[in-house]
Amino acid sequence: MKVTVVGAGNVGASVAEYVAMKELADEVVILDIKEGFAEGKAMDLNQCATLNGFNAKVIGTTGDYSKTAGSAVVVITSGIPRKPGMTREELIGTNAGIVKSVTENLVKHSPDAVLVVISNPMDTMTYLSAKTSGLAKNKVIGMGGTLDSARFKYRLSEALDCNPNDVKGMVIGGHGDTTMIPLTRLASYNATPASSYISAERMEKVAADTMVGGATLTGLLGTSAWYAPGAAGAEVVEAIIRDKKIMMPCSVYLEGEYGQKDICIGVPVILGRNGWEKVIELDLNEDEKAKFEASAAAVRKMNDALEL
Ligand SMILES: NC(=O)C1=CN([C@@H]2O[C@H](COP(=O)(O)OP(=O)(O)OC[C@H]3O[C@@H](n4cnc5c(N)ncnc54)[C@H](O)[C@@H]3O)[C@@H](O)[C@H]2O)C=CC1
Ligand SMILES: O=C([O-])CC(=O)C(=O)O
Repeated sequence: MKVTVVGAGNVGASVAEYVAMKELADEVVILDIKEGFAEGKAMDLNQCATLNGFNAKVIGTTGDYSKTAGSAVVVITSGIPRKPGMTREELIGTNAGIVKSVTENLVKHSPDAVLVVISNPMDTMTYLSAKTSGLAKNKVIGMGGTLDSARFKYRLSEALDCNPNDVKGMVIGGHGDTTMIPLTRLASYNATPASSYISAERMEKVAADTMVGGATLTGLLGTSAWYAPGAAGAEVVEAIIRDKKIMMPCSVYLEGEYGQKDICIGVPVILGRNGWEKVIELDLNEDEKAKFEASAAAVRKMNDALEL
C-alpha cells in the first residue's frame, strides 16, 4: 500500500510522519519541488523507524511523479501558507496554479487514488481538484472540518475543564475564519448537551475561538500550524486506508445535499476505502441553516475566481 504526500513542508512532513508512525502504508512517498527537500525529510523520518517502532519506508523525491505511481491515497499540501494578518482566501492566487498542476500530475500516475486536499483556501482547492482530476466525486476529499472539530473539542474541554476525549462536537461549513460553523447546540459531554454545563456567553466564546483557531496559531507561530493539521490529515487517510466507515466532517462535492449544488464544503460524511461514501444530513435548525447558506455563498464567491 502506497500513500503519497505532495509538499514536504510543515503540514506535509507532519502528515507523512503520522502516516508512517501509524503504519498506514508500507511506502510513504513525499514529493516537493524544492531540490533535495523531500529527500531530506524522508531520510530524517526513516531514521525515526527504530526510535518510534515503525516499519514503513519513506521515499522523498524532487518532482518525480513516477515514484508516486499506484498510490491508494494522495494528500495535497503543496502551496503557500498564510502569514499573520492574512486570510486563507488571499492564498488563492498562488495556490490555485500549484494545486491544479499537482492534481493533473497525480492522477496521471495514480488514476485510482483517493485525493485528500489540504492546501488553502481548502474548500476552493478541493473544488478545483475535483474539477481538474476528473475522478468520481467520492474520491476527492477536503480536510478542514476534522481539524476544526478537534479545535472545537479542545476549546470545549477548556471551558468544561474536562478530558477532550469525553467531548463530542462538530464544525461544518467552509474552512474559513468567518465561514466555519461550530455546532454548539449539538456538542455534548458524556451524552449531555455541553451547553448545560456553561453559560451562553462562554459557549459563544468557545465558538468564536474555534473559528479563529488557525489565525490565532498563525499569529503566534508566524506561519500556520502543522501538528494538528498533520494529525487531522492522517486521521482522514487512516479512515480511508482502514475502511473505517467513520463519520468526519469533510469538504465534498454536493449535488443537492444541504440544499447546495456544484460546491465543495464541509459536511459530515462516512469515510471508507472508496473515499467519502455517504453524506449525513443533520437536522439543522433555522439559524444553523442560515449560517450554512451564508458560508456556501462565501465559498462559491471564492470558487468564481477560479479559471476552470
Ligand atoms: N486544510 C487545513 O486544515 C490546513 C491547510 N493548510 C495549508 O496547507 C498548505 C501548506 O502549509 P505548510 O505545510 O505550512 O506550508 P510550507 O511552506 O511549510 O510547505 C509547503 C510546501 O509546498 C511545496 N510546494 C510548492 N509548490 C509545489 C509544487 N508545485 N509541487 C510540490 N510541492 C510544492 C513547497 O516547496 C513547500 O515545501 C498551505 O496552503 C496552508 O495554508 C495548513 C494547515 C491546515
Ligand atoms: O490557518 C491557516 O491558514 C491554516 C489552516 O487552515 C489551519 O490551521 O486551520
